[in-house]
Amino acid sequence: MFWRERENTEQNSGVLCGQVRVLVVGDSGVGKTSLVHLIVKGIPVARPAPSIGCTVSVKHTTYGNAGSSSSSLKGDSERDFFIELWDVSGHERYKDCRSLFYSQINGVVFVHDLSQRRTKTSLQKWAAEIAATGTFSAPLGSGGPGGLPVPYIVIGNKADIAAKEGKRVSSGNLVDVARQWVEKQGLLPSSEELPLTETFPGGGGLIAAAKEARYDKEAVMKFFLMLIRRRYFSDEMPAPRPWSIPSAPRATQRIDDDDDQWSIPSAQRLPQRIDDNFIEDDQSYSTSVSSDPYKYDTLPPLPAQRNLTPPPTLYPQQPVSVTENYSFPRFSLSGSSEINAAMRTKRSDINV
Ligand SMILES: Nc1nc2c(ncn2[C@@H]2O[C@H](COP(=O)(O)OP(=O)(O)OP(=O)(O)O)[C@@H](O)[C@H]2O)c(=O)[nH]1
Repeated sequence: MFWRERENTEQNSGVLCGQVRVLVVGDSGVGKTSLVHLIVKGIPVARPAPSIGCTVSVKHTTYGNAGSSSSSLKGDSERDFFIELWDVSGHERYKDCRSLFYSQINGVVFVHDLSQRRTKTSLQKWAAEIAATGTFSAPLGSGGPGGLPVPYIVIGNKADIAAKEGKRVSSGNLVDVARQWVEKQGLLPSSEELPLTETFPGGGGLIAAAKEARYDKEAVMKFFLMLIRRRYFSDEMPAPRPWSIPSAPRATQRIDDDDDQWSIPSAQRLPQRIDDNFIEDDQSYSTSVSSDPYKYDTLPPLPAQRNLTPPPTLYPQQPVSVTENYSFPRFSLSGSSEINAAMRTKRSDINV
């Protein structure tokens, strides 16, 4: 209760800062750490060490307060926000305990490797695992893939390898990840002039594509700002749209033109927007989810999840409710023992 009151006070007085927590998940080696490094530091990392358990990085940004226009990022009223990026190791070794890190989540970045098809398919399991064992901040009224109740984006990585191997990648997405890879390699100077074509793996085709690309970090930032808006300025948000919305523009980072399953049907599209909508693609996702043993709320607690005390957090969080019957690492926003069911369905529970 203390933190709730404090946060409200801060918001009401229009001061200080806030924080959103974003999980970055996907199979081992897909490039999560590389991506996070690029987002936070703005420079490539040559040889990222495999993550151990989870690595938290923080990106600072600013955002206009509730009294300013919804998209205002500058001016007297801007406030500081910190985006926590929880880069969860995809290594099997940590499978049984990684749900320790699924706490108070505002959003999820799913990462897969375009050259390894199975890494995209397995995102379903990641989504279901997080939905079943995580706790959420500012949850949506209804769940996304696997029951995931917070906004998410999907990022396809290693387009350069996929292109070399002749794998089909949609042109728009290829452009984005091609550019991302160029940046990671340190080939993109601040002027944004692209380097010599021969330095880029795969030849001039990707260079040409990257030259015309939208800046993919822009899409990622839009996602983060949307999470901030949902958590701290929810009154500004348009009412969540039902799942049965028609098709909508894609996010630049979506890599979903392949004919596989990482998508949700039109009847289950995300209700929230990031200006241009972050929406899953046109193909069926739920068919495989419905037969998935990790289906939302059916996943039994793993041995390592029983009777655990909550993990430490970097920032003040809502008080944690741990009862004698505590068996899932889920935390209550309100301090009551009622957990996710209510939390996921009530906008009023948004912890702003
Ligand atoms: N060719 C290519 N290699 C990449 C790309 N992104 C990352 N890599 C390489 O892929 C390897 C794994 O990258 P990481 O960022 O450590 O992958 P991760 O998903 O964090 O892996 P875990 O920590 O095991 O979960 C590294 O050698 C990276 O340099 C990319 O876009 N293209």
